[in-house]
Amino acid sequence: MAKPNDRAGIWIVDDDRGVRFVLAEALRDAGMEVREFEDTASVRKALREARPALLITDVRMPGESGLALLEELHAQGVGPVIVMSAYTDVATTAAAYRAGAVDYLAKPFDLDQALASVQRALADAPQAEVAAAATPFPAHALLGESAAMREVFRLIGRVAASDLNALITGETGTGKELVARALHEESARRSKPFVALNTAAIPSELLESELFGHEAGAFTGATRRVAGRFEQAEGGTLFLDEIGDMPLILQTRLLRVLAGGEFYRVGGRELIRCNVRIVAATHQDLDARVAAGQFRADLKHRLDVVRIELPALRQRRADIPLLAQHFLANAAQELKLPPKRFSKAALKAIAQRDFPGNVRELENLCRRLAVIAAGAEILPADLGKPAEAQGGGDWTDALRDWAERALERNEADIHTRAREAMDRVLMEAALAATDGHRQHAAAALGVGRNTLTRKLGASRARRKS
Ligand SMILES: Nc1ncnc2c1ncn2[C@@H]1O[C@H](COP(=O)(O)OP(=O)(O)OP(=O)(O)O)[C@@H](O)[C@H]1O
Repeated sequence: MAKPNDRAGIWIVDDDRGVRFVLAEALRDAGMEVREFEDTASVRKALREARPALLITDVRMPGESGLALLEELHAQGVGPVIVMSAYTDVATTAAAYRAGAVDYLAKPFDLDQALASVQRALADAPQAEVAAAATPFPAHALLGESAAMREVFRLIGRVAASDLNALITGETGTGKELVARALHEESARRSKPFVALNTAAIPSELLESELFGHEAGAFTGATRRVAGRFEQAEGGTLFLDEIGDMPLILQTRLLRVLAGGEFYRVGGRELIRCNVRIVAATHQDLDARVAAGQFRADLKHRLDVVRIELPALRQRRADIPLLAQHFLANAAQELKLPPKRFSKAALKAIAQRDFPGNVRELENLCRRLAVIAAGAEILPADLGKPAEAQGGGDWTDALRDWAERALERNEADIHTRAREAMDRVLMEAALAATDGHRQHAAAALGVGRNTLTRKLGASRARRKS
């Protein structure tokens, strides 16, 4: 068993005697020398005479917080430090990493894993895996305990304060919007608005006025002046989702605003200065779109100053149990249903699934289970087949999600818009697959050529009107 190379050994700081004792015993059993402290004041005293090979500290303790101590030790080059806390929210975790922690142990932790983390920290190796903690979290907390997500938390902590534009990439449903929110919440702009806009969800001819607002009379139906998202986000953060789908003409307009920091409302003459941090997101390969001439390279450079890549959920399975339990508990609470829990086997089975729709798909599954599972304990049999095995189930999940959101917001023409979107997606996919050959595309879809032409025409006309 590896021994710390420093005679002063490992220092544990926690006001909870039980935690100190259990952890210290486990480390001593592993042949390590351990000293225990119940507050940071006694650590400071001891620091006058010795230095730890590794310090493990709690965050919230009576008196000074563990993070304050951590920052100071980090500044003095004392380390490494592992932080342990029952608070695994992004704010605390990001703060810990920002202050220089090498790892973060979510309480209650598994002793073997704590030990592994200690050994890794001593060997100066990458992140350790941490046990699942089924603590309650706020509904919109960004959760994760996989090494990949902790890296994301650390990045958020590091770049939030920088005020640089950021680009978040990742498959659909991986949590890009939540990361954008966390960046905002962790930044100096947190008291100002966070405004989100999904550029793909808005017809291109409306996007300009959506972004920059318009004056009364700017176009038919514009009866009064309306502020755009840039104005709404003044001083804060503007989240532009699906930036890869932004039409080229608007990319040019956006680039000008980002370069000059000012814009005109549609139909307006007054130059408006803006101070907005842009966080953009895309599920597409933006470099490929630049190469294909569909995305402006100069705009990409402006947005892609800091990049946060969110791995697909199947690439960070360690997060699945924590997320599943969180979503199940939240759904029960929200829908006022009796609480349910996963059996060990069910949790294991879920963690093995692929989730093409990522966290959103897992969330939907948990909501369904909260409603339909018969007993208080969810068993593997309750899970049903994975969406991908049902053939096409994953896009109906996405559709359901979209419909739920549209209904929640009381949006108009939901059915028409969904049908149009479906027609458009099918037609575009078929045309792309047949190099734009309408007859072949129609045949591939199993519709007549006239139907295809009519739908294409109708869809274009509606998008223009
Ligand atoms: N790490 C996470 N912790 C808790 N909830 C999460 C996490 N990641 C995603 N979610 C939840 O999953 C759902 C999808 O997340 P979000 O909308 O942020 O994804 P997205 O990547 O922006 O998706 P899209 O590309 O489709 O816009 C949301 O309900 C969000 O609250």
